[in-house]
Amino acid sequence: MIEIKLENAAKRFQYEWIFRNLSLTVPAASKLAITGSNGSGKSTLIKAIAGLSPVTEGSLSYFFEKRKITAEEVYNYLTISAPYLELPEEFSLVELLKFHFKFKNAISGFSFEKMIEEMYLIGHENKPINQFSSGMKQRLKLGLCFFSQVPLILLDEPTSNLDQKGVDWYLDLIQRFGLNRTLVICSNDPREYQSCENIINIEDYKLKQNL
Ligand SMILES: Nc1ncnc2c1ncn2[C@@H]1O[C@H](COP(=O)(O)OP(=O)(O)OP(=O)(O)O)[C@@H](O)[C@H]1O
Repeated sequence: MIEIKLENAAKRFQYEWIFRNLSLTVPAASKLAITGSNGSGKSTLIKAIAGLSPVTEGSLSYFFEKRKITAEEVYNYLTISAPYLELPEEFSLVELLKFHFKFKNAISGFSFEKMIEEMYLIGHENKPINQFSSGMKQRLKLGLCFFSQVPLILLDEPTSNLDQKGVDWYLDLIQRFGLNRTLVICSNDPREYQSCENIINIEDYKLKQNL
């Protein structure tokens, strides 16, 4: 299980501070929602947590089973789904599953057939991803996250492009596969983060910047 600790973390792009003085502990196996209006910095924060973009000031630490791990190695412990992270579209579904699960273990009892059934993508096994609908791609992104055996799952706008059936499916994934894992969810839609016990608004970490 993984715990995340931010201490006085801040991020700046050129002259613009996106957030500042952000101190926060995300306990192991807890669920955190990052909320805030469009352009407020939710994705910037989750990218920092993913190790994709370092904080400008302060620190961001990770503890796996109480052992400190570095931002450079954290990708081994996480999966992320986000609108700005594209799937390799030239792969077929089966090719993508084979590729992804070269790097991550599947959760216990999950064959590719079982994953495809769970994502309700039966019949699309050999179709290139670039011929998938946006909802199919979103289910695939979420499936790759939840069916990987990782202690940290990062989700940015998890129900974008999903219809009501897809939203219900996502909520079911959280119930069934979100246990004993740390989840961080960026969202403006309360349905997406109804399971989160901790909620922050990134806008609360802006005002202090010019004081
Ligand atoms: N690489 C970058 N270089 C410069 N500015 C950036 C960069 N990435 C993001 N920003 C700026 O940071 C601010 C926050 O953007 P971010 O994408 O984190 O917001 P968000 O809360 O996720 O928005 P949305 O809800 O619209 O997805 C915006 O002003 C954006 O222009």
